Amino acid sequence: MDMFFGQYDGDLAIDLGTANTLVSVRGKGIVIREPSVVAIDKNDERILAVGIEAKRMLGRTPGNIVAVRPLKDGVIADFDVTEAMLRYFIDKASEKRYPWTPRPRVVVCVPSGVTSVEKRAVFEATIQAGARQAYLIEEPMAAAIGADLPVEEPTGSMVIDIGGGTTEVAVIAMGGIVVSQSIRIAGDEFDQAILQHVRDAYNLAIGERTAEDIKIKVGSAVPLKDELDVEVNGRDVISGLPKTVRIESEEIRRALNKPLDEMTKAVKDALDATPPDLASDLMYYGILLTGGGAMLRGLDVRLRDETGVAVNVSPTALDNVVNGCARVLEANAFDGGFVQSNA
Ligand SMILES: Nc1ncnc2c1ncn2[C@@H]1O[C@H](COP(=O)(O)OP(=O)(O)OP(=O)(O)O)[C@@H](O)[C@H]1O
Repeated sequence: MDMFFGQYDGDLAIDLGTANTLVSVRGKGIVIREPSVVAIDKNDERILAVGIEAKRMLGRTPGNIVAVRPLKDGVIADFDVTEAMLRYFIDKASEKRYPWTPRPRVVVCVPSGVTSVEKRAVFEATIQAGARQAYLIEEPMAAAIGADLPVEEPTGSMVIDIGGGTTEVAVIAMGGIVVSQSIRIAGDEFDQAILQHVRDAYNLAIGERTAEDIKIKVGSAVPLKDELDVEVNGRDVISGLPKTVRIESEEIRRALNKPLDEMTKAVKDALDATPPDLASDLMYYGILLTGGGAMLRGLDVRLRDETGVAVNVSPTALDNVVNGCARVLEANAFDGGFVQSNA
């Protein structure tokens, strides 16, 4: 009877991210891990590809095809395209064994700083995309649960989740978020800073994918023992011709300074707002850094030096949010320290 009225194995947990969407199926684990990108034919608004296939088209599509990222800064920027993308991922993850197989219940995350209108948009898009019921959970709470932090304990834990669009800083204790800071500066902002630096310093136009590539290959938040360099291809903005330059990790680090400083400020503000007893827990247990942006070289060291608190990068930085949503689904725990939204 559970299959019709309650939980069943096809229920889904979704980390609907600005950069990547991950889907975990109850009883199976993570089955989808794809970029949040959709390729559309502009002539008839037809969806041509979603996910990995669509990302390959980013920045290199012919005139009538556009590859778009329907989420920006962690929230829905294009409702119809987000819904279509969700539908594609939900269908792909759901095994329709019988015609009467129920539609799945879905737990999906939202950044902690979003408005009720933005929350409603995620809820509606999930329902329209085929969910029977949708529940929203705040991203830092999901990340903390997925990373096995003791969220139910009176001990304070701090998690910093750096995604593509948002950086979320939260102190969690007794099943609730005690302090939170959410800024719309994260991995995408790093890419933009690199893109701008390459244009200003070398008159070289590069795309977002190339900027992200540079960040992953040589990006860093602190001086490196062995500095790195990378060859970059782009288009000379003056001659319009293809050009190649060699770029060093040191100059990329300088380019990343501004977004890194803003991130540090958000962390310091959160520490400042943390009640003293919880702050002393953080001194003891340290801060957990998660999300794809956490993998920037030396970010943990920079944050530790700036705040004086130990910082650890989660070994499962990319999976914590979806795993946290999956745990909530598994425990059937749709109340407590997170948002529930159900029509
Ligand atoms: N090795 C790396 N070094 C630096 N940044 C990285 C690395 N690997 C991935 N990233 C960055 O991580 C970001 C994506 O992280 P993640 O998948 O956690 O984001 P998201 O959940 O889609 O975004 P959001 O939570 O903001 O909606 C991208 O900006 C990507 O460039």
